Formats: sequence, structure tokens, C-alpha cells
Amino acid sequence: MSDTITSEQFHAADGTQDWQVLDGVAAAVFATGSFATGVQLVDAIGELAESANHHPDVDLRYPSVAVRLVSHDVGGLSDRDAALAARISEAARELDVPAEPPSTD
Ligand SMILES: C[C@H](O)[C@H](O)[C@H]1CNC2=NC(N)=NC(=O)C2=N1
Repeated sequence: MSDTITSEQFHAADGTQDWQVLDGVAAAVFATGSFATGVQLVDAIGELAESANHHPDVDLRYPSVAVRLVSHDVGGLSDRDAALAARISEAARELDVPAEPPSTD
């Protein structure tokens, strides 16, 4: 079974506004403002990832957390990435953590 989606389908999914897609990977950066808040966000991401059995790459730094999502089994984006992206953004909102605007590099 393949649930691959295009970048356009990813962006059309509810709750994915914080995310950019580059080279088949969805990425977002959350401006946590402190390491401790970053740890809280990573903790929430860990719970969401385990319950979805879908696991992002997470880069915890001061003062931001970068998250990347891809479905290894399909070699690109799937519905699972869009769904988890929306849940991660929701967790960030609950912690009052904004997403950084997309980079223009
Ligand atoms: C067997 C299990 O469902 C797979 O290994 C899952 C686990 N977590 C995963 N996480 C991610 N990001 N991509 C996957 O394809 C993936 N596969």
C-alpha cells in the first residue's frame, strides 16, 4: 500500500501552514525562545510520534526546534507526514511557540 502525496497535497492538508517542502521532505522550525521550552516541545513530539508510529527528525537547539518529516517506506511524503505535521504544530501552539517564517535561502 502506498499513501504517497505530492507537495501540493501536503500543503492543501489542514494544519500544515507552518511547514515547507523541499526535496520531498517537510520541514518546520519552531521558535521556542528557550532550551527548556524546546525540551517540552520535543517531549510532546515524542509522544505524538510514538502514538502515530511515525518518527520525525528533531533538532533541539537554543532557541529553536527544527523538525523534518518524511516517510522512509515510500521515499517521500505520505498522509502520515501531513497528519503528524498538523499535530506537531498544534502541540507548539499549545505551548505558545510560534513557527518561524519560511527561509528565503
Ligand atoms: C514498522 C514501522 O511502521 C515503520 O518502521 C515506521 C516507523 N516510523 C517511521 N517513521 C518515519 N518517519 N517514516 C517511516 O517510514 C516510518 N516507518
